[in-house]
Amino acid sequence: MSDINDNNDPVAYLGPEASYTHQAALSLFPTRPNTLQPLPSIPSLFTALTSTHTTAVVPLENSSNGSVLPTLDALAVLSPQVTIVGDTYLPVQHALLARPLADGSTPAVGDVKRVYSHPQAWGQCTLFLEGKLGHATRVDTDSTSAAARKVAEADPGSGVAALASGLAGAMYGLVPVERKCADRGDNETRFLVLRRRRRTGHAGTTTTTTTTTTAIPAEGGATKKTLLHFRVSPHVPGALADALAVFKRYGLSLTSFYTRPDPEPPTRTETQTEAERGRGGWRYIFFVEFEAPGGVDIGPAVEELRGKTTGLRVCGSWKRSS
Ligand SMILES: O=C(O)C(=O)Cc1ccccc1
Repeated sequence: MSDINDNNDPVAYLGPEASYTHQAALSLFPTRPNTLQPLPSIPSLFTALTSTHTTAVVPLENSSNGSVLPTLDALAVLSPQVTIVGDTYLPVQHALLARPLADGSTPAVGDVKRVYSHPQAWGQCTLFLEGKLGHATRVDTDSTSAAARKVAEADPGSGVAALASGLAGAMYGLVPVERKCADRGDNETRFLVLRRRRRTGHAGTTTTTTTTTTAIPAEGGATKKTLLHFRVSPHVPGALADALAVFKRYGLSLTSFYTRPDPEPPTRTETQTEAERGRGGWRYIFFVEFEAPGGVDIGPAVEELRGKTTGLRVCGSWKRSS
């Protein structure tokens, strides 16, 4: 991981301590746990990347519950300022955690009235939540460890619990009411390492290094992953299909495709009536991830793709970790 670990700047992660993101950050930066700094939410990590921090670790997607939407939505807007330099996968097994009762015993599942967790965890524990916690109110928190910390602040016997890791339970003095709450035993989450893009230019004219053409070094060896996003005109039949055909033509393996509502308003050149706006006339932004063998220059494929879109940005290109 020398390409992501090339300086000693603090690394921000979604905290507080003992979040899954913290565990991912520890596996990515094992030699310098003291430089890891918790921040309270995914948006705050992106804000930090544009101001106080050069490096951050964020969750991107989960094997059973899909994309972490705040991460994609931030990348849609901030890709000119931040770039992906690495990724990692972490097995995720949620436990239901509560404070021990006054006599030291563990509360029963049936006594839990309110459960805290990150929204991603709800979607990873559907069977457990429906089967055993249907009676409980769910309350969203900014991370799973924030949920554990909240429960630690509540009175014992107050009927509150958190869905979080066993590690978070140990850190915040909680006991497992139930140990394995995820729908799947092979549940895992993927995290990105993000870095602020270097600035170029002179005083007063400083810009981030985003170019209209793509200069991605074609290093030999390890397979490279690339994540980019683009927009196409909704009025041109086949525009999206033509864009995706570029990958096939260049022999590049598409590994994922995500669609999000476009955060930017339509450009003036786009013909869009008021009626369209109110009836599903919004726009989409398409995220595509693909792999290329080491040594292959993806620049020509990206430039051809750019020509078939109304705007494209490369979010990052990095060596595959596994
Ligand atoms: O890092 C955490 O603890 C989070 O809350 C994000 C998350 C939520 C569920 C699974 C993996 C990461």
